[in-house]
Formats: sequence, C-alpha cells, structure tokens
Amino acid sequence: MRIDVEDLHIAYDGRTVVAGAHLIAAEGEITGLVGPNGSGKSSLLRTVYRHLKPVGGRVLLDGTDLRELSPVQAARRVAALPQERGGDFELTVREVVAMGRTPYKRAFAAEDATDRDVVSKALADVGMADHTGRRFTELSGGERQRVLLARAFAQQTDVLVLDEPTNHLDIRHQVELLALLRAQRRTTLVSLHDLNAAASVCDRLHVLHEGNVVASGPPREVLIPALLAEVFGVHAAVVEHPLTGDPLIAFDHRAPADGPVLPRSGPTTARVGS
Ligand SMILES: Nc1ncnc2c1ncn2[C@@H]1O[C@H](COP(=O)(O)OP(=O)(O)OP(=O)(O)O)[C@@H](O)[C@H]1O
Repeated sequence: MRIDVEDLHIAYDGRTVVAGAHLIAAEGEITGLVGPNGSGKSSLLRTVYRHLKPVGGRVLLDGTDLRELSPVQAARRVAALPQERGGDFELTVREVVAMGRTPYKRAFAAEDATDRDVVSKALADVGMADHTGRRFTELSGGERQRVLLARAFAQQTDVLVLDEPTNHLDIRHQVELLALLRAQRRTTLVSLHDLNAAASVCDRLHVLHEGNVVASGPPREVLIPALLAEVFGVHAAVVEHPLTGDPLIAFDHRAPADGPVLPRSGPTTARVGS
C-alpha cells in the first residue's frame, strides 16, 4: 500500500505549521521523515494516522482519500506508534497489545486463537514475551515503547506510522527495532532524529524544514554537508560506513555551522612530556 501526501496544510489555532507538504511513501519501503525540532514531523504523521485533520490537502492510501474511510477501515490499514506514549493504562502488557486487535473484533467479542497467536508473535518480535503479565504503568520508557510497537504490529496493517520509535531505546534495542522494520517490509513512514540510523534503514528520506519538505530522495543524495548545515545548522562530513557502506555522518560536536568554534585540544597541541 502506498501513501501520497498532497499539498498538506496543518495549523493549530490558526498558526500554520505545515504549509503545502508533498511526499510519497512507496509500497513496502521505509520512508524516513527527518528535520529539526518543531519542523512539523509529528504533525504530519498525526494526519496520516488520522489523529489530526489537516486544514488543506489530503492523504491518499493507494489513491483513496484517508478521510473517506471509516475509522475501522482506516485502523485495518494504518497502525501508529504516536509520540504521545502516555496511556496510563491500568492494563497488563498483554492486554495493551491485544488492543491492536480491536479493528477485527465485534464489540465485547472474546479473543480467539488467531488473536492470541498474533499478540504472542508481536510480543516476541519486540522482545517483551517474558513480560506479558506486568502492568503497563510499571514499565520503563523503553519497555513501554516496545509494548506500544507490539500493539501496532498486532493491528496487522499494511502501513506503519512511527513517530521517533527509537526514542528511549538503548542501542541494542534500537538496532533490533530497525532490523525488525526492515524485515517486515511493510509500507513504513517513520520520523527519526538519528540521521545515521535514518541513513542506514530508510529507502528514501524527506527532509522537513519550517513546515515544508525541502529535500527528498535516497539518504545518500539527501544527507549532504550543505543540507546538514542549511537545515540542521551543523558542520558535518559524510563518509562511508566502514562496516556497511552506508553514508555515515561525522558531526563536528564542537561548533554549529554558524556559531563560534571552540578551541581545540587535539593530538597536535597536547604534548606529553615535552
Ligand atoms: N498540539 C499542539 N498545539 C499547538 N501547537 C502545536 C501542537 N503540536 C505541535 N505544535 C507546534 O507545531 C510545530 C510543529 O511541531 P511538531 O511537533 O509537528 O514538530 P516536530 O518536527 O515533530 O518536532 P520535534 O522534533 O521537536 O518532535 C511546532 O511549532 C509546535 O510548537
């Protein structure tokens, strides 16, 4: 299933935050949304999982306007990991993941064998199979995140919309999650702050800047030093990852692109014993 975002305009209380965004998420690909804080990534994703109604433009799923679908039809096509990870659910881990089966159930219908299998697999996929009886409210931030991701998997949709899914995860779980997304080959639209993770995992990237898509394409073509300086305000070199061959962005953490450069104390100035 393919997503087309066409001329999307989003506003909060009359203040426009996304102004005429266009983007495509191709079938079975991982499409990344990157951009600085406040550039509109979460707002755009909220319109794709129907949490927010745009003031203009539309979101198409295989050519059908999302707003023409009923809530159940939409929930069978699009599952989300929202940025709001709240949900003070007084529920167990398993019960939270089972909520992903709601679009397939009649009201108050009991879980059947398929539901149980799907929920168990989703929990195993995110490495939470040993925590099924724990209360959701007692989990760490990263554990909650993995449970909510399992809920999205249990929804068995063609489309996944994930807002910063690696937030709170330690590096091992970040790598596992991104590998899992790649293995699933669902149409995935994902926002990521980690540009190196985006470069490794995404087939295509869209860069949002002040509410507009300013660059789109494969990571190698998009993540170039000039764009990193212009959009993110950082000095960086892009080299080849020694293990994977992916683009690897080496940031200069000592100085923003337009800021003062800190004095360096590298090997050329630090002389021991002289
Ligand atoms: N519920 C809201 N009410 C009013 N303004 C909002 C709301 N949510 C977001 N905004 C504003 O919309 C703009 C875009 O925010 P958004 O959260 O979409 O950006 P983002 O790119 O996801 O940022 P971040 O990287 O910090 O998560 C920001 O100026 C933000 O203050």
